[in-house]
Amino acid sequence: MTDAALRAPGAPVRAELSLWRRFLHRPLGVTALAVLLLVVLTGLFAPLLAPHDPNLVDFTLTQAPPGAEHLMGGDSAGRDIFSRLLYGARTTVYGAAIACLVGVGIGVPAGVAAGYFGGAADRICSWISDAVQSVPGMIVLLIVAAGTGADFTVLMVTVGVFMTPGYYRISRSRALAVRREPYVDAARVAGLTHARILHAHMLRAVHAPVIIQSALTAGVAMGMQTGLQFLGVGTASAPDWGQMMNDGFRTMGTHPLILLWPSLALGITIAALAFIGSTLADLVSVRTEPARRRRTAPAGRHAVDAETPASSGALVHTVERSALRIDNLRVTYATAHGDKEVVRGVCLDVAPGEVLGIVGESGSGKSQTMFSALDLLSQDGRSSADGIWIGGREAGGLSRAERHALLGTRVGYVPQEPMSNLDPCYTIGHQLVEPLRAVHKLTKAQARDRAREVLLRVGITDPDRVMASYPHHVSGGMAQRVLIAGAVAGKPDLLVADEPTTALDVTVQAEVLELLRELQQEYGMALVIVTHNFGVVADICDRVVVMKDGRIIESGTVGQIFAEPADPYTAELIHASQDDSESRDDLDAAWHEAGQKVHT
Ligand SMILES: Nc1ncnc2c1ncn2[C@@H]1O[C@H](COP(=O)(O)OP(=O)(O)OP(=O)(O)O)[C@@H](O)[C@H]1O
Repeated sequence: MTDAALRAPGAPVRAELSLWRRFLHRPLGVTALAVLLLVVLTGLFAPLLAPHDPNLVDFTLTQAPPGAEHLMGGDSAGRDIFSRLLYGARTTVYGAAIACLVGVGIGVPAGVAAGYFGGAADRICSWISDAVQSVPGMIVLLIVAAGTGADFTVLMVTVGVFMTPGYYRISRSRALAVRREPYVDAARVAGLTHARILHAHMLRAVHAPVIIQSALTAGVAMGMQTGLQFLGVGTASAPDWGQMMNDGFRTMGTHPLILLWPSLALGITIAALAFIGSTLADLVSVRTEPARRRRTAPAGRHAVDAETPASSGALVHTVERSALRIDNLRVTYATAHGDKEVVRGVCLDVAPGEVLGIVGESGSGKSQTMFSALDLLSQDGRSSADGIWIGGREAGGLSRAERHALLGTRVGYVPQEPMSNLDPCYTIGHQLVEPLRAVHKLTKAQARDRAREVLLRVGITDPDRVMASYPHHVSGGMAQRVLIAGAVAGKPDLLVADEPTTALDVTVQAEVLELLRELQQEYGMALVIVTHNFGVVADICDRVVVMKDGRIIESGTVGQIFAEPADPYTAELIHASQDDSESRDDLDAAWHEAGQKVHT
């Protein structure tokens, strides 16, 4: 494989640099980070750095001006301000760290779970988050202070609880966006458990926004903590900046320096955190909009039609002889104009070793049909069916875990858009090996060997290099080969390919179709290929079902349908595909012209 093949045009080269390495190229961010580190180190090593005992009272030092021995002078009680400032940094950093840990520990898992699972989990968590936000924090803190004898740690835990909604919101919105990413669908079909998906994809997706949020939260926590200490709430034995400000406030008119030092320390620390946060936010473009799942036709075209009879004519095998069988499937979405039925009584089946094409124009319900079978329907969709059998087992009768295990081991899925089906955060090798280890229980070495073997089989001549690459290093055609390799790595009985060539250029389309045909024959799999183009399936499929407006309007062998299309819509589709540059003849011609071999 050449470099050109490895790198997609316009691949984000800068993405190779880690976030932190890019951060180090920002002078403002680096300066702010250095200041923060200085504050943290000062707090940690205060006992070594402080020239005097911070609580030692020396009346000769009362409100003394700065001097050689006491760099910042003395406070109103005769204590060394510089030493107290150093110890105060320790209290401030400790308090902010507790608040952030509590916020992250509660807000992130809750936000990720709410965004990923949706439904009741989302509603309950959002309700709690809103409730926490609506509680007046300062009053609660004063009550907690009174009840706990102003225990500083408990107070900062309470501050952390009030920071939770910020973490919750940001994690939820990231999880909502990522859960619709095709690579999460692919992970589900591959049989990965929710726990693994949450850990591998969701937490990874939220970590950058959470770091940014922590920088801002730490600043807010420091402000609240200092405010409490200023009001006299806190431990008197440990010096802190709030107490020092309170002391300085009282003598501000005559000795302004006593107020200036702690105010400067607090202001600089909070500003450093704000600059770190804004630099990070600048570097990480946090996408919160939900990812587009598929192309969709304009809403409102379909009326609810629960009475439409099931198109059972498309069934030709018994349940026992089917790799997949769907009986009377209906899918409905709630829209602003009422329920919209987008799949209306679909029946279809495919036998082991058989290739079925599902053909229809965009929006005809092809993908929704297969999403229902693969348990990938989006959360706002409802499906019902008389039965969906995978390898003769009724999937509807299984628990969610059993159904995922069945899908993971028996079904492979090749999605529409290769690039968005690979997680940009992980190497290709990791993404191929993980399901083999988690679902097929191979050891790491066995999984790597199997991944290498299937990559070679799909025509990737340098599997080690590809496995070490990130998705943005490879071209679209290469990414589709990787996904096909991943889909067949577990030796499934059924392979579902949803518009597998749509996003590819014409030569690569021909190669990918040829590859699918070869793999299907070699593994003896059933193959369901979803496409809008009759030409693409003409010499791959044994049988075809034609869909329109959520229904199957015609089905039969490819020969029959091509020779005598019964429905004018089918004839129109065939005609359109013959005019289309992506027709099978053109694809084959392109492939032969390119003189390329699909695999070695
Ligand atoms: N989340 C949703 N909410 C409402 N309607 C939806 C949703 N997802 C899909 N639909 C509708 O379902 C219908 C069928 O969509 P489907 O994705 O199955 O089409 P398709 O035949 O696969 O075409 P394409 O290849 O363009 O995706 C479309 O009319 C679409 O607008």
